[in-house]
Amino acid sequence: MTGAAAGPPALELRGLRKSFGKTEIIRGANLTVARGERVAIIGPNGAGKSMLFDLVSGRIRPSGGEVLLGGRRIDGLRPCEINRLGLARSFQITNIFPALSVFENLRCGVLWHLGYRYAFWRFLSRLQDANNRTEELLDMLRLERKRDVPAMHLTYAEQRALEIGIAIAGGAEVVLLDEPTAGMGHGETAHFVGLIRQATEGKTLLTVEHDMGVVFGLADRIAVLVCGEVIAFDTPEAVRADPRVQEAYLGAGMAAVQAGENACSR
Ligand SMILES: Nc1ncnc2c1ncn2[C@@H]1O[C@H](COP(=O)(O)OP(=O)(O)OP(=O)(O)O)[C@@H](O)[C@H]1O
Repeated sequence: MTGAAAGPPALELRGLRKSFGKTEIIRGANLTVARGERVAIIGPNGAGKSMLFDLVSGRIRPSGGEVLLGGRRIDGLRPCEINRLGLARSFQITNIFPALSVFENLRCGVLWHLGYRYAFWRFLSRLQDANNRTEELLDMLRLERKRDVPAMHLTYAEQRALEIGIAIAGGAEVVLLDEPTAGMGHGETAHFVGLIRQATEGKTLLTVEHDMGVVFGLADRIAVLVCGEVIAFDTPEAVRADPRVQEAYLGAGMAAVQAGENACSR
């Protein structure tokens, strides 16, 4: 990670809120992520981690507060607008076209982001650029040998790699990955963490993750979300030692979750 890079932070949440009726899910979340930083968001079940990604990526509109991407307000924009401004989110498999080859899937991602959907003459003249970028992605994702295989015939881990490739195909600077290693075996997970590191080199990465091995292997800093608030944001070592975090996981909150109660209702 680059540390204190010049310019505005890659991503900033300022007092972000989301309510459904009287139920407040995100309760004034603050977070400042530096350029090139890798951040893992952890927290008990139901803390609002996925909701936070929904708010940042524009899938759900915030009820209050601000989201800034590279210093620019993006809250209230549509997901495709946010995407064009440089934020990509991977949606566990759903972006993949099963019958298309790995190469074609990635090239769709590249072309979409290059904006060649409607300008056919421009499309033809720049197709070679897109092909070159797609070959680079195949290499980076270690999927060269699966180049012409329909996506539906990939293993689960390969599909997840392809999904990340589609997300980063347009060269987004900020990448959100929601539980990237969910459903993988131990060996696959270790391999996949290396792949994520390589594929997102130089980018700003936010992951929601339950696997603490992945969190500690990947993150420069960890944000701990409890009941819609960021209660700690620090290095893995500092977070591990933070009594508030231990309480959130092991204390009354977690006990309530395990008992099937909503630990966040007030
Ligand atoms: N559309 C919605 N309307 C109302 N409540 C919602 C909606 N979506 C999610 N919630 C609630 O918001 C809370 C946070 O959900 P979210 O999925 O973000 O938690 P999470 O931290 O990602 O949990 P997990 O670790 O279990 O995936 C939950 O109590 C959930 O029931």
